[in-house]
Amino acid sequence: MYSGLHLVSQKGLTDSVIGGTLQGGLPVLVVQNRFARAVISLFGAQLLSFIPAGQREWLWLSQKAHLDQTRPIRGGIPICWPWFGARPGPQPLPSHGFARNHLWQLDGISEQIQGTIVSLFLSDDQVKPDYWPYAYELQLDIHVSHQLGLTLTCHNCDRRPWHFAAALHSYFNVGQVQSCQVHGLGGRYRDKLSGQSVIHPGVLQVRPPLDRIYPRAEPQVVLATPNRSLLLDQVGMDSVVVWHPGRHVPGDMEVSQGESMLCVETALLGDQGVLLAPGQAQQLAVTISRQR
Ligand SMILES: O=P(O)(O)OC[C@H]1O[C@H](O)[C@H](O)[C@@H](O)[C@@H]1O
Repeated sequence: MYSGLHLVSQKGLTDSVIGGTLQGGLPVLVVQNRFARAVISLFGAQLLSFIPAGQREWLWLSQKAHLDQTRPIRGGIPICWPWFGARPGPQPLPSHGFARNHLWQLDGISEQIQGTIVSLFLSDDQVKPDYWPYAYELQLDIHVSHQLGLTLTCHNCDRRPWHFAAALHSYFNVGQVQSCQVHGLGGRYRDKLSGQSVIHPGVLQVRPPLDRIYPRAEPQVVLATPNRSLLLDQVGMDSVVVWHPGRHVPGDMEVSQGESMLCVETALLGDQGVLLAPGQAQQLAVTISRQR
């Protein structure tokens, strides 16, 4: 586990969940059950670490990640909502929306035979930016078991319909990015680097830099590295995004550490977002399991 994730204060919440803070004050939940150990930041409802019993870390977290609640955390599984990427408009708006930049509330912990479910909650009662004048509720359920499950539920609590996009922006710890393959992406992608639509059937052999949206990806995608294969079993998505910045990394990433990272993101993007009617809810989910 990344060394920055040690608790400086802690309190037991249930048999398998401890609440505490990291150095710098980031509030986290540590789940330790017989299946796995997970660290969840309340800032962004962001899973930072997932280590199944007897295995190595599945997720990648930047050693330069900002863990002081001033900026999004580079690594783990950020929640992108209510838009993905940049949002054009008269004022600069946060990349990937505002859900990953705010403190969520703990809604509940459920201890089950098959693991622990931690539920986190964000709504317009807590966070209502002037650029998002709608009533909403978000719930993220994180299931810590021999596999990892994340379900994001978006509710429209407003009287007006609104459009949104969402992504579970997973950063995987892959050993060596050049040796990764991704299966199940479908034969076409939109290349965000060139702006072109490209037809490329077959398995993706990762060669950074790349920033691609695969709108015909299958619900089941496999990320294969020499040491393991992870199956991403997705529900409610319409795209998979694959991203690695190559050597031109953002300021909160090291080039050398970045060589062991690949983002494979479960996304619901629609054409210009997805319309959600008043009173309606929509879910986006991924279950990640090890195949070999
Ligand atoms: O730097 P961030 O705002 O976290 O975005 C990191 C990356 O996220 C996604 O993968 C997008 O497709 C990329 O275009 C973007 O660069």
